[in-house]
Amino acid sequence: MLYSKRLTPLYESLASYFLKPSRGSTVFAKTSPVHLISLRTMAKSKFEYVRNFEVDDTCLRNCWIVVRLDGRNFHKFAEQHSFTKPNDDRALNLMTRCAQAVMEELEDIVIAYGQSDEYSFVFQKKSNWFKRRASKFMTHVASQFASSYVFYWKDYFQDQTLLYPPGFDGRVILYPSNQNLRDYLSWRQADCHINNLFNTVFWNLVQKGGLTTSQAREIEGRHGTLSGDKNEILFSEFNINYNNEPLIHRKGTALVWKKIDEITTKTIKLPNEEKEKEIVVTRTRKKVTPLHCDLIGEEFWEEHSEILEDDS
Ligand SMILES: Nc1nc2c(ncn2[C@@H]2O[C@H](COP(=O)(O)OP(=O)(O)OP(=O)(O)O)[C@@H](O)[C@H]2O)c(=O)[nH]1
Ligand SMILES: [Mg+2]
Ligand SMILES: [Mg+2]
Repeated sequence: MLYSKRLTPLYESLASYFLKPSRGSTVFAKTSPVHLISLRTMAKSKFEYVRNFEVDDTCLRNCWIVVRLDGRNFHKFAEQHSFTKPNDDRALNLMTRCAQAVMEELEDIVIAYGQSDEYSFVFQKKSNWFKRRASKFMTHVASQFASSYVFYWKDYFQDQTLLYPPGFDGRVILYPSNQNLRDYLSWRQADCHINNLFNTVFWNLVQKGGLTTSQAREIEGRHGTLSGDKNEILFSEFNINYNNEPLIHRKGTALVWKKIDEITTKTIKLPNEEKEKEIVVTRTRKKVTPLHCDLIGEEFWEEHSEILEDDS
């Protein structure tokens, strides 16, 4: 009794757990002071060492934190869910809807960029969200994105049921300078361009040219990686000017915060007037907005100078 009065809530709950009669036995039923002391010691010193196995994964200060997600085995996922080739706008727009949810739900994301089955999220250099712990950033982004993918699926794929739960891998990359961050985004956008050009040629050769996939692969291989040659095939064989292909496919999608004016009406009653009156109220708020534009040149960064503003 003397000891139990001094128990903290944690030890009380531990004590009640250990001291509960189990399956009719009353081994610990007698609350002796010795038992309580040893419980307290056990919880404090015997088990607590496991906490030291947790490693410090704090992201270096003053660096941009980028989290990139990528769909797991989406080659198979796209086949099984009959994605159109080479691009399925339902899938691309669903990815963007999920990225929008991530930006709205989580803190400090200044820009996101997506293409194919991947999305990159850039957190402010000075973010102190979850004390900059890499695992928190990565897991929150991945889980929010994956649950959104399932949640919003039916809004984009009305005629196609989701056959199994998709997964996304994640990684965290730190970039110390604005130039590094710009180069990272340029790299992802260049990847989008190269893949899209290749896929556009490939699927035109198959779908319109009537070639088998191995014949199409052979022709693509013959022309190597030169964009000019691929543009030429598209133009001479299929009368397609690659530059007129949809921007979303050629450039991917950047998500940025944009200020918008929201106009609503409000009913008010002025003290000196009898009747209520409707007035128009304009509220400025920030909204996540998709853009399909070039990120490699200067123009985007000049137009959205607030993104890289803080380089101290
Ligand atoms: N048909 C079609 N397929 C797509 C589309 N977007 C992505 N994909 C598929 O998703 C794949 C994504 O490539 P990766 O991320 O490199 O490969 P993965 O199969 O997801 O494999 P891991 O990422 O390594 O797990 C592409 O190769 C396509 O097969 C689309 O709009 N249409
Ligand atoms: Mg993938
Ligand atoms: Mg990918």
